[in-house]
Amino acid sequence: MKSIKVAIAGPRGRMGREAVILVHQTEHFELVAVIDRKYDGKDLAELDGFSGIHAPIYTDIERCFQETKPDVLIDLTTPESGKYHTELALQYGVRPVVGTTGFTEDDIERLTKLAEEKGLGAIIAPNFAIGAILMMKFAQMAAKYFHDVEIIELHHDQKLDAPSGTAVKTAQLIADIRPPKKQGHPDEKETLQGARGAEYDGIRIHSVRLPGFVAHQEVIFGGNGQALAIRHDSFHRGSFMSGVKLSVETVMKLQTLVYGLEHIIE
Ligand SMILES: NC(=O)C1=CN([C@@H]2O[C@H](COP(=O)(O)OP(=O)(O)OC[C@H]3O[C@@H](n4cnc5c(N)ncnc54)[C@H](OP(=O)(O)O)[C@@H]3O)[C@@H](O)[C@H]2O)C=CC1
Ligand SMILES: O=C(O)C1=N[C@H](C(=O)O)C[C@H](O)C1
Repeated sequence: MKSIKVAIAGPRGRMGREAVILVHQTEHFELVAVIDRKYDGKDLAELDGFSGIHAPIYTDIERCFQETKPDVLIDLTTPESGKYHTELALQYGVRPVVGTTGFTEDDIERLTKLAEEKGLGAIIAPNFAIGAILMMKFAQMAAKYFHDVEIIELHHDQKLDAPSGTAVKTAQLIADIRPPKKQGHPDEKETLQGARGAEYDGIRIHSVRLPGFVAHQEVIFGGNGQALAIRHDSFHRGSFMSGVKLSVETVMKLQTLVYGLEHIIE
């Protein structure tokens, strides 16, 4: 099998480090470059924790694309950088696999159009863990029968975006099949602002940020005399890597942008 040339943005991050090791260890992937905010011109192997993993470091992503011509960009950075990198990747004919969260519906729409114009595959995956995809799918199934639902997502306290991309995606999947519904008492009032959480199409989302946590979510349905809770826990970031690998392989066969791994897992 011809190897897929991969560049990774955010290699020193919690996810980026795992992705570097995954790409390095996968026989049919080749790590051709990394995009970092520092260390321009150095070899990745010179940095702590990357001994023996050689790849040129670029701070300028356009120069990186011009000089190393990757097939795929894996982006694991921040919402602002992630959007900028994804757009540039498509402009340069590089297929983006985006784990970075914090993209709005408008962002997804704009990038979908751009991918279509360029005839390029792209994947934006709010969650790469198979268990999280199943949690979202099961929640969507349950919403057909239980129309009252709230989402609690729990993450480490270094997370920049709230609510999580997974929580937003879960709410979108539920809203796709649930009739519109205003939940709770029609006259309810918050005596402390934010007490009822964020709202997506009538679905309340509560974001917990605590040290010690990685990535967790519970979708709670309430019905007549019963409740159903669907929970997923990522205890470490290895949980996301099989989804990253599948996305890099799959994006090479796509001509459009796919938002959510539920569209590509069988
Ligand atoms: N889809 C999924 O399954 C998952 C998605 N995520 C998402 O992935 C993203 C990264 O998460 P995480 O690894 O925990 O975050 P970290 O903060 O640990 O890592 C982000 C890294 O991106 C770097 N960075 C920021 N801007 C740029 C830029 N312009 N160019 C190059 N590098 C840049 C940062 O560099 P510096 O240190 O210099 O600031 C940092 O090293 C988040 O959006 C998170 O929500 C996380 C887990 C799973
Ligand atoms: O920042 C994280 O850690 C995670 N971010 C993603 C999200 O926002 O849903 C995926 C996972 O929950 C971990």
